[in-house]
Amino acid sequence: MDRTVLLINGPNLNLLGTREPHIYGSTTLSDVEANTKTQGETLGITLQSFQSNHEGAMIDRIHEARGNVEYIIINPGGLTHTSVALRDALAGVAIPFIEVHISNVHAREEFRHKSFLSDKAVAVICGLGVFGYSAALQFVDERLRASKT
Ligand SMILES: O=C(O)[C@]1(O)C[C@H](CCCOc2ccccc2)[C@@H](O)[C@H](O)C1
Repeated sequence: MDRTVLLINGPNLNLLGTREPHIYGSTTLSDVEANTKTQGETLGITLQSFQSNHEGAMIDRIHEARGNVEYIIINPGGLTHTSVALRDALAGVAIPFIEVHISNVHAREEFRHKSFLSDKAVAVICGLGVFGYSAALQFVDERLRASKT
């Protein structure tokens, strides 16, 4: 478990870099995962990545993280705005998490302004593009180091 972080990306984020680049940029999900893994290695953090288009699979992966992951960085995709079950899974395993959105959801359609997760998150990052993932990992590193002093 020591310094292990789980990166979760939700539905449709497998399309990252191939569709709607004007909203989500041109970096692919596999590049995001590779770049974040490399950043983790420089920080002494083991990064596990998971992407699913299925709410239940995301919930199962969150359950599996219990006892072997210290932090979760999650972009829930559209489930952000709909999923009580995802909220309950994150709260249930009691692993601190950061919610990341590539776009500035608050500058988009009204229905994207509501998150079922944000009030349970340690932090929410949105609008930084895929840099949000890097910023989240940097933050997690500092939190993990602080918790060990
Ligand atoms: O801005 C974000 O990261 C979102 O979580 C992305 C979700 C959409 C995930 C789909 O991502 C795509 C990426 C490229 C092409 C098509 C979809 C959207 O439903 C949220 O409101 C905000």
